Amino acid sequence: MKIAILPGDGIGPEIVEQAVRVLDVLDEKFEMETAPVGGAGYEAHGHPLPEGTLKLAKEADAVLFGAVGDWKYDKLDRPLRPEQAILGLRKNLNLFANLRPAILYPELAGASTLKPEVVSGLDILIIRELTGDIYFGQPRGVRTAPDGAFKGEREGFDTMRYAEPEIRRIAHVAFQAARKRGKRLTSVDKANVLETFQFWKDIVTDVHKEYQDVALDHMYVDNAAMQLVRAPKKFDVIVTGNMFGDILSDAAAMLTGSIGMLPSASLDANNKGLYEPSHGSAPDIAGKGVANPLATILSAAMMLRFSLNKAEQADRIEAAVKAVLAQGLRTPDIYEEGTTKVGTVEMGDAVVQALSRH
Ligand SMILES: NC(=O)c1ccc[n+]([C@@H]2O[C@H](COP(=O)([O-])OP(=O)(O)OC[C@H]3O[C@@H](n4cnc5c(N)ncnc54)[C@H](O)[C@@H]3O)[C@@H](O)[C@H]2O)c1
Ligand SMILES: CC(C)[C@H](C(=O)O)[C@@H](O)C(=O)O
Ligand SMILES: [Mg+2]
Repeated sequence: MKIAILPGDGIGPEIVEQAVRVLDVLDEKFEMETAPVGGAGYEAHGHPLPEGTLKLAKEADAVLFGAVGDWKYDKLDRPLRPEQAILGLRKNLNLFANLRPAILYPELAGASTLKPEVVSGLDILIIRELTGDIYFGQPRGVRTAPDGAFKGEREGFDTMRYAEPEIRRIAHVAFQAARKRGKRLTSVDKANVLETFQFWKDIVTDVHKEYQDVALDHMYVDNAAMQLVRAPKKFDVIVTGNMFGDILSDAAAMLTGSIGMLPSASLDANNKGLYEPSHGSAPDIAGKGVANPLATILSAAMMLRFSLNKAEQADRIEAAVKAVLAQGLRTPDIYEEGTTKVGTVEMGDAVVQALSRH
């Protein structure tokens, strides 16, 4: 089985290195090939998603991705910016279903900025549509306003759109995931204002007819953001569009103690996937050896479960992460008094050692 390793920028290489070490000790015969992506792709080949990198991602059985982006590339033309690499991979590989599980490990109850009783026992799954919405809608750009109150002035514009099959396929993924868990699905929209999301709500309601064993409710995105910090445990599975999912999943990350704890899987219709932490390249801490590698290590576990058919190995990695947290080891983002502060590599070491015991 072949895994494409795309470390990217900032903390990407530091955290991916630890996840690769974890995969290496599993005693499986994975073929791993590394390629540059994001700013690193731009530096090496003049493009954030070099042809060779895309080819490797396409032919591999799964992709392990770090993060892309750095402020120094923010002035480049948009097609050359590092973020286009991850957007291009999602689109080219048809990775329309993004699963972001927000789980609070009991040991981290005190690391969250929310009260322990609000978050303890948290286990929710955010399913974000990943290849449509305002992220990819055309037309977009900056132009002279053709009409309206600001006619003749410069304006920026994007297009929000969702086709019926796009909504149907992500709804099916969400209902099926809910069926395997608590059988409750919340569809998050902005149907009170946006045509696109009234349409979304109508289609999700229609798909629900095939999943009568799952309880469906609808919630506006502003309320969902509030409920996520007020009573997050009331959710089971959330399904939403690309942009709302981006925002809500970062909010949900803090329920788990840190964004450094939130893994993700981006899947196509056949469970081929790209696996990455939900966070970015964290340029503010890059190169300091303090980034939390656990979201990436847990993403590697999701890769084993969803794309490589190695559920037992995934369980082993998750058990090893739990063991390391129980030992009291913490990177600075999840550190609290009474625990032991470690860096990225020591955290990787600890997971590798725990694996040999599990
Ligand atoms: N999928 C991706 O590759 C991805 C995702 C999000 C942001 N980005 C890019 O990353 C760059 C930085 O964006 P940002 O600062 O808004 O978001 P970010 O997620 O990179 O960082 C936000 C904050 O969280 C902290 N953080 C993130 N990951 C951490 C980890 N593993 N351990 C400890 N702390 C961690 C950072 O230090 C920072 O303070 C931008 O160029 C952005 O476009 C890329
Ligand atoms: C880097 C950016 C394009 C990306 C997104 O907006 O999808 C990131 O924020 C994420 O959550 O994966
Ligand atoms: Mg994001």
